[in-house]
Amino acid sequence: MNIFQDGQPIDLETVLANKDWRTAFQTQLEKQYPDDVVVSVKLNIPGPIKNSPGLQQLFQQGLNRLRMMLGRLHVKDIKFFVARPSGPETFLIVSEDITTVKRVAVLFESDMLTGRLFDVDVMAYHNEKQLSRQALGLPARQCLICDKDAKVCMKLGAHTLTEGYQVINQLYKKMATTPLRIWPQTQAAVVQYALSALLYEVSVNPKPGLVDPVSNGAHDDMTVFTFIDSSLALTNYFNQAYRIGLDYSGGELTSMFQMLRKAGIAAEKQMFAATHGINTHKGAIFSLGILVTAIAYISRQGVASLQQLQQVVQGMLQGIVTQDLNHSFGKRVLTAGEKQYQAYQLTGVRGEAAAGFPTVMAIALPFLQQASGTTNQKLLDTLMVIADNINDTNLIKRAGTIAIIPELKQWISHYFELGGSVTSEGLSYLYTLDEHFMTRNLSIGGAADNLILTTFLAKMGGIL
Ligand SMILES: CC(C)(COP(=O)(O)OP(=O)(O)OC[C@H]1O[C@@H](n2cnc3c(N)ncnc32)[C@H](O[C@H]2O[C@H](COP(=O)(O)OP(=O)(O)OP(=O)(O)O)[C@@H](O)[C@H]2O)[C@@H]1O)[C@@H](O)C(=O)NCCC(=O)NCCS
Ligand SMILES: Nc1ncnc2[nH]cnc12
Repeated sequence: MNIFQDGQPIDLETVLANKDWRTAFQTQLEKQYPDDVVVSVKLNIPGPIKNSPGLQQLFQQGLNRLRMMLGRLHVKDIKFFVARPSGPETFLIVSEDITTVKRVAVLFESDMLTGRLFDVDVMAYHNEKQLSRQALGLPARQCLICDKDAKVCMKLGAHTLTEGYQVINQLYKKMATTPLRIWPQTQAAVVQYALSALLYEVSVNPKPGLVDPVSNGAHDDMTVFTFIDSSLALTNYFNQAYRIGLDYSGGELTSMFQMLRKAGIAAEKQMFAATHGINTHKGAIFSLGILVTAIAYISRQGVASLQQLQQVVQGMLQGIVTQDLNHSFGKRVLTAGEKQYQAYQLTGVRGEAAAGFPTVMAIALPFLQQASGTTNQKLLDTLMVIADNINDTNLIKRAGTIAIIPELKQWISHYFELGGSVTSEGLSYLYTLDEHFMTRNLSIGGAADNLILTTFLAKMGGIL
């Protein structure tokens, strides 16, 4: 992977002219927003190539990470200049005191990866000078290659450009495998990410057997519009789910889940009202509601790892399999999940949740983080990876037998042998699979729900 590919070299004159432009633009922004902080974000790349498709992708990922770290700080305005020959640049206007913003800049620049590839300047109208690394309590910028003072290496011409490019490509590759972290966000942002996840999932196409804008799959009672109505009807529920997590003061996390469950049952009614009785998001109300509540709860302590988030989810769902499924033996009318527990001891979505959504955390998110292609292509491949790794009770119900699982795995392995969604063969195979699913009335609604969770966390982690 060479992120400098297709980049056009520029001369020193262009670099210097851009410096003048940036200074003038920053001054203009400081005057336009005298009571706010101006944050300038750009890449710190040696050599004549300052922009390329790969460098823009690197920049976007770093910018997303910085925006997640800014979290609850109010970003009033953003000015994007991603295609400038001198390199992608962005200016954020943050309505916060400069010291608080500085702290985030220090955190971002101290990070092993982003700190060496990015240059973040923090300034304000009432502060004459930009905050230097020294003023930020940071050591001098390290050389990309030998960890010494970068200015000294540049003066001595200590390294070749090829060495520099090799290190930057390695750092970029490493960025794609750094475990995602959950930075505290505002309630509005978290709810927005939850709704986006629902809408992204239904928009991805062509999904085998599932509803998307191109095909209703094996669901003759649903269309993409049913899912849009259903998603928006859940806005209130996700706000409630967030508040339950944020305000919870009890001890046992299972009680926090019981509070959510009451809201979830009401949300199912709102879903059915919006869809005229069709079950679009029953599983997602359960799974995504749990994640929103857990994130609100854990964000009270600041930034969290996926492992810490999983522990909260496990705490919330402790005992649900026994309570819900073991006790289902006395029930007259059983749901798909309950039937399959009794027949095959499959625990379905309850089992996934009680384990802290391991397929999402340990398989789908890392896969998505390093996937290539457009958002649609990345999410299609991620859906198929998920389908390959869960027991989808929705699929088993529709197939009428658990024997469908090994059959599905064969189809998925063939899909990836064809190269997945980024090849025309892989994509046309998906259309064939959709036809096949429709003929046999098959659907992977459980995999779709896990894709919703994956998309939501990818948004929260700034990787999508
Ligand atoms: C815990 C509940 C989800 C209980 O539901 P159930 O007892 O039915 O449990 P499951 O069958 O195990 O799962 C239900 C839905 O969860 C999704 N799912 C399935 N497997 C997995 C998995 N391994 N990981 C994650 N998620 C999974 C799936 O939901 C999606 O598919 C549904 C749409 O497909 P469709 O075939 O159209 O479904 P139907 O309309 O039922 O069939 P047709 O009539 O069309 O033929 C849709 O739900 C998607 O989300 C499974 O269907 C939870 O609902 C619960 O606790 N309910 C009790 C009331 C409550 O407490 N609610 C509030 C919870 S916060
Ligand atoms: N796109 C979709 N089609 C059918 N069932 C689903 N459950 C969740 N998303 C779905």
